[in-house]
Amino acid sequence: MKLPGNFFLVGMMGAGKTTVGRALAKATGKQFHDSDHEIEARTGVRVPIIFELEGEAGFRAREAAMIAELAEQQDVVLATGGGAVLDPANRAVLRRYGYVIYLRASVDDLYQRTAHDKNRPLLQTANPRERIRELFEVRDPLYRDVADLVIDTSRQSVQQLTQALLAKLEQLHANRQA
Ligand SMILES: Nc1ncnc2c1ncn2[C@@H]1O[C@H](COP(=O)(O)OP(=O)(O)O)[C@@H](O)[C@H]1O
Ligand SMILES: O=C(O)C1=C[C@@H](OP(=O)(O)O)[C@@H](O)[C@H](O)C1
Ligand SMILES: [Mg+2]
Repeated sequence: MKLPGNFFLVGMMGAGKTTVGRALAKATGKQFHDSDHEIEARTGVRVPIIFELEGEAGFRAREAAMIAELAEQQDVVLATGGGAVLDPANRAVLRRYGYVIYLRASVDDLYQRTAHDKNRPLLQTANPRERIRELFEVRDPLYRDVADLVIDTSRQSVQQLTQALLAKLEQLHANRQA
């Protein structure tokens, strides 16, 4: 079945939004976008440099503009950045233009998946695990609030998650039609 509409992925850093988003786009024949990658392509610099030069507020402004632009397109899968849901305007845009999928993961999994990555400025601290825990506490309710679907990513491969998501999205679509 051809699934119509846009799919937006939200969740913490390391939840798998970029990886699963790309696989889901391939499986559904939709175009894939990642708001971080698009910001990097347009500015010509990596996300940590934007944080350094413009602060988190500068990055958030770019992120909001990018999400507003990409979410309005048709038949896309969009992987957002982990902090996108902090802005109520982003949450409204995501809700309005597509199905929102929350990829959920435990703090331990998130830590393991991001531990060796220098490209996430918010985790370049003395205790990144504690930082993830704090961010999770604030953001988990926001992800839940905006999401049409919540899927637990622990002990599931990217391929398994993609298949599970396809089944859930077909069901969600069928229910909305009924
Ligand atoms: N379900 C999964 N199981 C194991 N590793 C995963 C899973 N999903 C993603 N990863 C790995 O975790 C890391 C972070 O994934 P990424 O897609 O960049 O997350 P996000 O975009 O949500 O921050 C990558 O190395 C990716 O290969
Ligand atoms: O959680 C966050 O605030 C951020 C997550 C990152 O994206 P990923 O969630 O894809 O790692 C990126 O947007 C930036 O480093 C800020
Ligand atoms: Mg990502």
